[in-house]
Amino acid sequence: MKNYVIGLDYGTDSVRAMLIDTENGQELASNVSHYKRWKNKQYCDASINQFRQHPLDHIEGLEITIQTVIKESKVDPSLIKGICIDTTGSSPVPVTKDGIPLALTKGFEENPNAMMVLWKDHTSINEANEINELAVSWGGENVTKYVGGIYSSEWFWAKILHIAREDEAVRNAAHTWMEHCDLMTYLLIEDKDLKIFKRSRCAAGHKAMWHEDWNGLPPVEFLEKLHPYLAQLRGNLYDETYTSDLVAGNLSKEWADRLGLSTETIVAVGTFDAHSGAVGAKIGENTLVRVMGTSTCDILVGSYDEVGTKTVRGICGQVDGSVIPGFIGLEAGQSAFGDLLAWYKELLLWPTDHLLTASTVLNDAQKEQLREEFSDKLIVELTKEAEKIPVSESLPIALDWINGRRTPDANQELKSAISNLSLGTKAPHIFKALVNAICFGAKKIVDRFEEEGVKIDSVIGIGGVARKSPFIMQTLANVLNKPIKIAASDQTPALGAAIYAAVAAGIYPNVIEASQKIGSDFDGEYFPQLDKVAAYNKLLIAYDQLSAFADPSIKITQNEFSL
Ligand SMILES: Nc1ncnc2c1ncn2[C@@H]1O[C@H](COP(=O)(O)OP(=O)(O)O)[C@@H](O)[C@H]1O
Ligand SMILES: O=C(CO)[C@@H](O)[C@@H](O)COP(=O)(O)O
Repeated sequence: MKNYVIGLDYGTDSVRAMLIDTENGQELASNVSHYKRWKNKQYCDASINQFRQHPLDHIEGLEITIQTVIKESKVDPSLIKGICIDTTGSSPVPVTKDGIPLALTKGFEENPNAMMVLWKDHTSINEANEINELAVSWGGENVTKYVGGIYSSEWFWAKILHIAREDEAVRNAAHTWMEHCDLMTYLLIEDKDLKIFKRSRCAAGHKAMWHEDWNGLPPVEFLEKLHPYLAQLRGNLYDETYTSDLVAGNLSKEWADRLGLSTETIVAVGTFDAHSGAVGAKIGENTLVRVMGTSTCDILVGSYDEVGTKTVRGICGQVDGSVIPGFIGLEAGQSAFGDLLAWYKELLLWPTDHLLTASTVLNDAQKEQLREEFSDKLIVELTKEAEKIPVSESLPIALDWINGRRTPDANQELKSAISNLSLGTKAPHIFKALVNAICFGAKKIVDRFEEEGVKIDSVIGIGGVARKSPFIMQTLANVLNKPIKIAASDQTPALGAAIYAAVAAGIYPNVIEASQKIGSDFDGEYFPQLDKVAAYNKLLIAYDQLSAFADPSIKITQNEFSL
């Protein structure tokens, strides 16, 4: 008998549902919904790096995308056996005792502090610094040791500490906090007991410093020193965590009716987009899966023998079962990848946009049409020109830290920089320098894993940039000096979530088997071009010099300075 499952993937700007046939992984329908309020930039203030999302954007998106894929696939809803949800992270949401997002309760409807704090919100840099100082001075074990030794402002405790200090009303009303992937899973299931609800191992281990060595979340004595609210909150969080091959619960009657499904449908434990993306791309031991979109996440799995309790410096965590149960999942990443190019695009479009608005020659419809055309074509045109520019030392040099540095060695205070500009520098030269910068940032991550003894045998690219830009992928293969295979699916995170759902529903015995059988195939491979590798190496030295200038903690060798 046929069985189907749904993977629901919450990205930065939109949510997509994918319905697949569990026998062969065939995608029968998929649907995307953009967050309305987010699109209008509501509740955000980029000048202070505040990025919040309203829970209604997420709930509306869930309903419409799932209803649409069920309708379009034309499958019998009673054969849809499972759903799994992946989201961005760390994207925590304050909730009431009943697990209702605070922004859906009276008095908090328009308060950004009562909403989801998106992964790229960097308002809590000071709090992250405080956590890092305390971790090495409080007298107990360094609780950052399994998250690379540095806690980031992108993560759970720093964000909550910031809001607890800034907003007394939210602090008093927030009984507990949930990662976005947990909240959406909890919303769907029947059993609404927060005390026993199965929270995501992936989210807890990578972002909330949950580890078996200290029996779960950081000790209450540690949290107390940061803020009494955090110590109290710990009691309202969780002790155990669960991997996404397990069932969180059955679909509630309310949601089964709303979606047109049965209460027999199970909902698997939630996870993060990058980790499910890796499963959707058939990750195996010592394979680096790079999820390349707005930001990057670099995911690896290692055996207990290889990684064990050895700590890997400067990454975003090593967590037992965060990708494949029975293996250690390792995560690193760049806070901006496509976002660096998106920033440059916006910068270049500003004058046109501004002048078009003021223009009296064109009507509003014509202006809108032009805006859209410029916006759609700019990166494509810059790419065509940048490809023609030789890789030489006369190119500008840029840093990829436009949104701080996630890894190696998180420092969200760092800024980007561009050097080596001249009167001959044109827009495509800077574009090429930015592409080089994101690839050099990637190289630093690969180097760090290898220096720390984690082997990388192969590299797989997934995500929007991997699919859309052969230019960037070729540059990356040259900079890494490694071949890169590209997953054929445009939606590997949703596919990975569907794979977890199939295992949790009992259709496959484990994640490895399911991923190998129904994960994405590959439809491209980029190989290093030997004649260009040496030229990129020289530019990498210039990148190192500029990095050391912008971040004095980086030490480079005398040889590099003298080049
Ligand atoms: N042709 C292109 N070349 C390079 N980058 C691109 C191209 N088209 C889009 N991008 C970048 O892709 C990023 C979005 O990636 P995507 O994977 O679709 O989203 P997300 O990371 O939010 O899931 C944006 O930052 C954008 O700048
Ligand atoms: O950091 C993580 C996961 O740990 C991601 O959710 C975050 O980078 C967002 O990813 P996207 O850029 O939306 O693909």
